[in-house]
Amino acid sequence: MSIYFFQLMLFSGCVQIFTFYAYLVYYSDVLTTTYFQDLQPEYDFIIVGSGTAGSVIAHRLATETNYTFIVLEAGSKGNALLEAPVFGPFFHGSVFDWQFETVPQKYACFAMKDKKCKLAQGKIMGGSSKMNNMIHIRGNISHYHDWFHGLHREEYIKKQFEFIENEILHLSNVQYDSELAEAILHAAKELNYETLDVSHSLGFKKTIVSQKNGKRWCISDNLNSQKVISNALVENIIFNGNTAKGVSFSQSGKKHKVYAKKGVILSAGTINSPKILQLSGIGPKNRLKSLGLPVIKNLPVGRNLQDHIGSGLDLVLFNKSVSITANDMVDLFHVFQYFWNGKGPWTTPGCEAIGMLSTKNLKTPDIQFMVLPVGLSSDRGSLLRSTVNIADDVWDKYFSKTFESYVTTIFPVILHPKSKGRVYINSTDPTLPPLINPKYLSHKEDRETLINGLKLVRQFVNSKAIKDIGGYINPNHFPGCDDFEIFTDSYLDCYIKHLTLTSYHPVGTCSMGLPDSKNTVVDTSFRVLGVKNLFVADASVLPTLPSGNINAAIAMMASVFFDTNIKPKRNIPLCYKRDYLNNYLLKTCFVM
Ligand SMILES: Cc1cc2nc3c(=O)[nH]c(=O)nc-3n(C[C@H](O)[C@H](O)[C@H](O)COP(=O)(O)OP(=O)(O)OC[C@H]3O[C@@H](n4cnc5c(N)ncnc54)[C@H](O)[C@@H]3O)c2cc1C
Repeated sequence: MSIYFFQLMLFSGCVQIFTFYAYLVYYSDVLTTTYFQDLQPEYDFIIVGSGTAGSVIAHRLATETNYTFIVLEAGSKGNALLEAPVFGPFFHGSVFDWQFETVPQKYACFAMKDKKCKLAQGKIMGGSSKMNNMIHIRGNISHYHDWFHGLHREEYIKKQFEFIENEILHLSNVQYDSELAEAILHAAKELNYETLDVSHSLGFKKTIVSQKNGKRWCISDNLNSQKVISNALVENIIFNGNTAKGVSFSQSGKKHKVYAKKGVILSAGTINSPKILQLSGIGPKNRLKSLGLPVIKNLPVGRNLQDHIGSGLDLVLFNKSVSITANDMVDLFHVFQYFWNGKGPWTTPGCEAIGMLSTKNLKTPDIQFMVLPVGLSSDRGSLLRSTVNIADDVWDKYFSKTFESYVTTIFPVILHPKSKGRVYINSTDPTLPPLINPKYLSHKEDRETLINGLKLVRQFVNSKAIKDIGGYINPNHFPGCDDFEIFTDSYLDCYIKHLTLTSYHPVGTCSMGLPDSKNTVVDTSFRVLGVKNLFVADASVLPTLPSGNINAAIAMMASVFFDTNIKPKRNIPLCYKRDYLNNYLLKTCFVM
């Protein structure tokens, strides 16, 4: 029996144990919520979704106002063990994932079963932040200024980030040193890249992560869990005329209604917020009518779907171990190290360094590199293969051929894609997922950018710093691209259409904008056009993608939402939560 088969058995065992434990946590929460919970018939505000955005709003409501509110969350509550960063990938396909997938793609995802890419999104208290890679990046602030069409100045947006970073999140460096990350930074220097600074122009740096003592830290960790009703699937919004009055939701097979005096805030994410709006009669009128739904407001809900797309899994091989490997995860010493002092491989965010690059020699980036210590084949097929939906023959002909090397990934991502897709309901059954057609790589310019991004990867691999530690490009032809000479433009065009990978950053389906623009669903105050007391504040309102991972930008937007609609009197709280002297001695905090 080969060592690889033994490893497959070992890793598969770990996946099974996690799955069993996840079910245990999930069902104990379902039992608790069925019999013990305190739900009032009416609140000032109802927040739908406890992810990044919903948690910022709930936290600020709780700490800065006397308003009553409730958060309705379709997923269950998690627990501390699930917070170990190493378990992030285990969430994919589990009971804590919505398990979305795209419709078959015309220009992308050819290496996946039925040409469908998976699009994991968190279904748990904390939403996608409970399964994300914890990478914290502000992105380029001038873009955010444009989203508000001049309503907020850059200085104000910068202050929002400072508030989130200092008061709501815990940020830290990655908790272990890897030879790979160091070598990438040396390679970057060799190729004349600067260290990436806060302005996020071009450059490289080690990853900053949202962790506290090596444990995952999410904004929802600030919340009083009593304020979150879990396992509550919001089905639609209750209207009186064109005023939102509350929501209907189902929980453990029972239907409930709950009302909001001041507003319903949708923070259900890029796929579910448009779904709830459409089920409630807000969306493209022809689609709603074809499903027999009454039209409350004809709006382009579901359009403008964008995502950060990349490629290059398992493209960079080494002839020795240069970072953590899947074996490190099952080493008992590392388990002990994590629980003892929050250090070591169990703290891995899965991305050790990031870089911002321009394929057009400009000063602003169009490609982000994420440097991953592993590849798809690192776990021998026990988990990652199915989370990406890789077709069996592709696994056999490509990924399983690299077991003898140490596999890593320099993942180039298109920062500002031109390809735009849609999210539409296809049924009035709220338990069914909507159709997701992101039209990945349908715009020629995106394909060119990604091809050039892969050429930059090769440039890095050919640097002295990477060569010195035994790095080389995977020499195997990708299945389906055998007719092309390796690394030519036509080969790379074929390669990216096959191995298309999301960074799980969908945005844009309830886009913010000026009222007469063709994609606008909410105005620059987050109000759904043409209806009262209904707001959307989450990733779906982002009209374009930021230059970097999106969690920080979403938190910033949610904080701006709060300032604009709930606490318009002042922009940033005068008294911060961790301003202990002021809070406990002087008590000068203003409370609404
Ligand atoms: C695998 C993965 C890795 C990522 N890595 C990073 C990273 O390293 N850095 C980064 O910056 N970003 C990352 N992201 C992206 C980032 O985490 C998300 O974009 C962000 O969390 C989205 O916030 P949100 O509030 O819009 O939605 P979510 O956080 O997804 O929250 C939506 C919430 O609403 C709930 N909900 C949905 N429908 C209903 C309903 N009908 N009724 C009640 N509740 C409902 C959901 O269960 C969920 O809890 C990653 C995302 C994923 C999935």
